[in-house]
Amino acid sequence: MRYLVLGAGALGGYFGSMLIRGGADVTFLVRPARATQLRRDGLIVKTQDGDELRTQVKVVQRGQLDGSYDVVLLCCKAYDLDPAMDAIAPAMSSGSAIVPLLNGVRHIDVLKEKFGPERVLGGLTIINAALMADGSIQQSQLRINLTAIGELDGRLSSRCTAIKTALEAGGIPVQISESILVLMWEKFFGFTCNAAIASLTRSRAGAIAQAAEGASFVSAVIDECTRVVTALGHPPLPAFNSAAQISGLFSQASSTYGPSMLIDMEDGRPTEGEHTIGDLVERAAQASVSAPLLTAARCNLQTYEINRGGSK
Ligand SMILES: NC(=O)C1=CN([C@@H]2O[C@H](COP(=O)(O)OP(=O)(O)OC[C@H]3O[C@@H](n4cnc5c(N)ncnc54)[C@H](OP(=O)(O)O)[C@@H]3O)[C@@H](O)[C@H]2O)C=CC1
Ligand SMILES: CC(C)(CO)C(=O)C(=O)O
Repeated sequence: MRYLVLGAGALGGYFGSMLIRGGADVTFLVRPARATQLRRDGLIVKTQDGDELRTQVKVVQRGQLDGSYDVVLLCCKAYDLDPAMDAIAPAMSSGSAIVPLLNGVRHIDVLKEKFGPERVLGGLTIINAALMADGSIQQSQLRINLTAIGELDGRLSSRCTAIKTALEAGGIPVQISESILVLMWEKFFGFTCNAAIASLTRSRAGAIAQAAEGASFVSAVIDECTRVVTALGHPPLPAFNSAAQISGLFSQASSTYGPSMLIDMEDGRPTEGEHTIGDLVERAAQASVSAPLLTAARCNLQTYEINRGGSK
């Protein structure tokens, strides 16, 4: 199978590198600066086990695609989704499958509309990696490594099995889920809680744990998000115990944990606020469910974008 990875950032670089390690045929579709860097330095991935992989990779830029690909791993941030879809369009044949690994859920409808539902799989991952200033990809020590893919209609398919086999050959364990959208909503719930807590306080977990009102604020955000997703028909699954895990994350005084939304703000980058918290606020409004804390978090992210000038 031919794999095209859109974006050689944290997620694309990590997944692409592991696919290559497992023997897959992988090409990266990247923008000019990243293409230059990859051709010069190779793709460098530092894993949480202390391994450093340096791989010479095949790189193409928009407009240079050499035909269609069987699988497109979509690994851009949500605010880059529209140009990313335009860039991968020439790679799509009737048999191509897109595996999006973005946080949130809104992109699934956008991709189905653009490419047709039969070409879109569901997907999620928790690997916690970051693209460093020198172009290398560093996986953090947060050892919650979980990746799941699945057909949106829940059927078991040979293409999901083939993708799982290819990723596992490179060392990424993959679950094939018959209810991938349920899992995506579970992750969306956790992501939104973490992002709202950390972005409203502009703080890492340790400072929130030390604040006198920290625990009650964390609990209020979790309660509101639980109420909203439940009203929308996607209640948190008891088996995941997400609420307790989120409380635990923000209860350790020495923790340096911060979700990607906070780290993007600390670094002055754009955020995925509208795609995630904004999306949940809009869905809550459509269902007439009140969401004051999420609305405050959304407003906070919107003013952050205004203050940073709105450029990338
Ligand atoms: N990092 C993580 O551990 C996890 C991330 N996620 C989600 O995965 C998604 C990707 O995150 P992450 O990998 O961290 O983000 P990064 O910013 O590290 O990487 C995104 C990459 O996409 C590239 N890109 C964007 N648009 C295009 C385009 N049109 N053509 C080519 N390349 C493009 C960017 O290129 P350029 O360098 O040119 O800007 C960038 O390198 C997000 O939705 C995130 O929330 C989910 C789970 C875990
Ligand atoms: C690690 C996790 C699940 C929650 O923080 C995440 O996806 C993120 O921060 O982007």
